[in-house]
Parts: sequence; C-alpha cells; structure tokens
Amino acid sequence: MSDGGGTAGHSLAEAGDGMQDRSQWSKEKLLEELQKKEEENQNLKLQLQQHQNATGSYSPVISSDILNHQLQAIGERPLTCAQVARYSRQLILPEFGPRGQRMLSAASVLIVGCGGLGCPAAVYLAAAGVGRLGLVDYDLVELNNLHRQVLHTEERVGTSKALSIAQSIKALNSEVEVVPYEISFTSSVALEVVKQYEVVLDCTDNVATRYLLNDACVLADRPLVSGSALRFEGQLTVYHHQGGPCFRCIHPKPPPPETVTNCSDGGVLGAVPGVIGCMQALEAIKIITNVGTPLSQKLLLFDGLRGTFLTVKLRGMKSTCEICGEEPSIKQLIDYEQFCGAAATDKDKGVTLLERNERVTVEEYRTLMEANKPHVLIDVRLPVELEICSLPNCINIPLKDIDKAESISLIQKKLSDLGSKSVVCVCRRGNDSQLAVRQLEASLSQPDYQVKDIIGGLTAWAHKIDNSMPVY
Ligand SMILES: Nc1ncnc2c1ncn2[C@@H]1O[C@H](COP(=O)(O)OP(=O)(O)OP(=O)(O)O)[C@@H](O)[C@H]1O
Ligand SMILES: [Zn+2]
Repeated sequence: MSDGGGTAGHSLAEAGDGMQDRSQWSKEKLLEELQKKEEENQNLKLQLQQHQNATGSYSPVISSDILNHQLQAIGERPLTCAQVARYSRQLILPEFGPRGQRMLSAASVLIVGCGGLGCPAAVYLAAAGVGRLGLVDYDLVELNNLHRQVLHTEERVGTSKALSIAQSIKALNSEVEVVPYEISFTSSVALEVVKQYEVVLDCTDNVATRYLLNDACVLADRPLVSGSALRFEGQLTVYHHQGGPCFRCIHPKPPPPETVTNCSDGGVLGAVPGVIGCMQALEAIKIITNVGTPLSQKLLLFDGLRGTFLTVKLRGMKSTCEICGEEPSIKQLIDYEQFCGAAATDKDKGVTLLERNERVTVEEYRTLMEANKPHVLIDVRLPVELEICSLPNCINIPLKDIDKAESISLIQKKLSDLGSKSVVCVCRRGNDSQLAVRQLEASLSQPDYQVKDIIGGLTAWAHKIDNSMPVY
C-alpha cells in the first residue's frame, strides 16, 4: 500500500525519477543535469501552452474575435483590440469576462480623499478600466504623505492632491476619464457631486466628512464603500447597499471628538491603508459588475501585525435611522461640523486651555535656557517621539503618566535637587503640554510651584529657534 507518495525506503538521491543514484556526482555534473532538466521543463511548458491554446481551455493571449463574438451575442458594444490586449488577464476570469469589462468601462466611481486610502483605490480602479473616476481633495501633497500616498511624487510636494492623482492615473491608463475636484467636500456641493457617480468611496480621515458622505449617498441612493486605517489596523465595509445598513444605522451619534485619533498623531504604516484602499477598489468593482458578495452588512477587520482578516456581521438597517429609516428626519444635508462638534479635517486644531501667564513662547524659553535658570523640563510625548527629536536636559514623562505618584515624586525630587520651583512642560505642538500643566497644578502639593508650557511645542521650536530640528 502506498504511504502517500513519500520517499520512505528510498534515498533522497533517488527521489524524483528514482532511476539514477546521483549521490556520488560532482558539483559540475549536478549543474549540468539541472540545466538539462530545466530545458526539458521549458519545453514541456511550451508544449502544454500550445495544447491549451489549441483547445481553448486557457490562453493568456485572447483572440479578440472570440471575445467580440461573445459580446455581440449578449448585445453589448464590442471591446476594441487594444482593450482586449490591455485587460486580457481579467477578461479571462469566467465570473468577470468581457461583460464585466464593459460594465466597468461604462461605470463611474467617486473617490473622496486622495490620501493613504484614495491612492491605492484610485490606481486599481483606473488600471482595471473604470470609465470615469472623480477625485476629491482640497489639500496639497506634503513630504510626510509620500510613505503611503503612493500616487504623489517628490516633485509634486506642495501641489494639489486631486491633480497629482489625476496626473498619475492618466499616465497609467489614458482611457479613463479623470475628473479632479480641488474642493472641500461640504454640504453645499456633496449631493450634486455624488449624484454624478454610481459608486462612492470614502477615503477620508474625519468623522464630519464620514457623516456627510453617508447622508449624501443615502439621499442620492448610492452605495458607499467605506475604509479606514490607523497604526497597523484597517477596516472596510459597504454602506447603503443591497438593503444593508448605512453609517448612521450603525453609528447614530458621533463619537466625542477627543476620542478620535488621526494618522498624524497615532501613526500608520503605509502598507496598511494600501491593503484597505485596494480592497475598496475591489468592492467597487464587485458592486459595478455584480460579481461576488459585497461587504454589505459586514465589517472586515484587518490586523496587519498578526496578518489576519476577520469579518463580522453588522446589525441590519435600522427602521428608526434618521436618514435611511422608515420616517427619516434628515431630508437634506445638515451642518456636519456642528453635528460632530469637530472640524471636517484631521489637521491639528491647536487648543488653548491655559492663560497667557501660564505659558512661555519658544523665544522666552530660549532666554530662560541661555540664562541657565534652574527648572525641570518635562517632555510629555511618548518615548518613541523623543527618539526623533528633543530639547536638552528634559525628562520624559508621557502625558498618561503625568499624575502618577511616582512621576510627582520624581518631579519634586528634581526640583529640590535644583533648588527650583519652576516646571516647564513641552510636547509636539503645544496641546498635550497644556493638559500636563493642568494635571500637575492639581497634583503638585506646594502651591508656590510655577508650572508652564511651551506655546507651539517642539514644532514652534523647530520653526523659530532651531531649523535643524526635525518636524514630524
Ligand atoms: N471634507 C473633505 N473634503 C476634501 N478632502 C477631504 C475632506 N476630508 C478629508 N479629505 C482628504 O482626505 C485625505 C485623507 O488622507 P489621509 O488619511 O491619508 O490623511 P492626510 O491628511 O493626507 O495625512 P495626515 O493625517 O498624516 O496629515 C486627505 O488628503 C484629506 O485632505
Ligand atoms: Zn441608516
């Protein structure tokens, strides 16, 4: 009885054709034999290819005659020879075929957000041959975008993201009609733009725009392919499609603004939005061509660190949903920044918590430093951020640890060693440092301590005092 095709009972040298004992062969002889086998292999592959081409079972080069015949049979305009050549590898997918290609070429997709998700989504939709691609973004390309926003280039830093993507896409596939919108996607324009496209992709990065896009898609009755990515994780779902829920059915109330983290603060590895953006393109293609099962009422969770995908079922459409329910109270677009209590951007807002006399400017801090005035400088960022840049003689106590007993006793010890009562807090941009000051004021026991923060943080220091300090 066979042991399952293993080599039991034979030496390794015999395994394979089992005819020759090669265990005593020289290196040269082995190489010669390998080359011979490789040539035989190539010949076999070629023969197989010719056989398959002749029988029509598989051919990487498709005859446009055969395809055009199939298309005419289903009453569609035939693909040109150039289209057949360009899209041949996807045309031979039985589920997709020339029918899918025709549907894709006739379709239009709107991508809102030309950043980390928008770039991969756009590149795969354009490459696949979508007919018309709308690209919305108000922002300009920055150097720190390039690690993940892969359609922009070093040369185009400082120029419009929408135009930059449009340029890359045109170079990739000149057949695609590209419509760049260098605008803020707001309530006044959203519905008008969305109505001009069949499928919409949410590739943005803020909650206000997510609600706006959702409501515009429900009002215009368009499916919304929604993606997000942060740090090493990503999410993907399709809203308002095939009777599935909309974003509001799942999230009737916006989250408190302070609980929302963006890539600029939380960080993101470029390949992660790459994965999710590609999958947004895939969902759009599936919806347009009616192939497969779209992620409607399902949420796909990608864990890049573990390399795992998990799909969870979402609740269904909510009959009481304010926009897609049975008696919707929202019949037109509203003010989403007001609704969310947050701006429709993830740019740093620059909070002001402290009074002016509780703060020092970077210039004032430089004077204090140069005068060697004894003080304790506390950098409240994460340790990894201090590896990027820091001011001399700081101690690192991350904001989340600032009011812990051991932090307070460390600060008190440092102050008493220096014979000082002055504490200065610093962070990246001067937001967390203000929170730290408030917490220290409450935690430090002696009322005559002076606790201040540096306005604008290390970013202001880099811009105004030390140009050699990196800005991130
Ligand atoms: N309401 C909106 N109108 C137009 N574009 C928007 C809107 N909201 C967000 N965007 C765009 O969506 C894109 C999201 O991209 P991404 O999440 O990669 O962030 P980013 O802002 O480029 O980078 P970072 O957060 O690191 O500064 C951005 O280019 C942003 O300008
Ligand atoms: Zn809903």
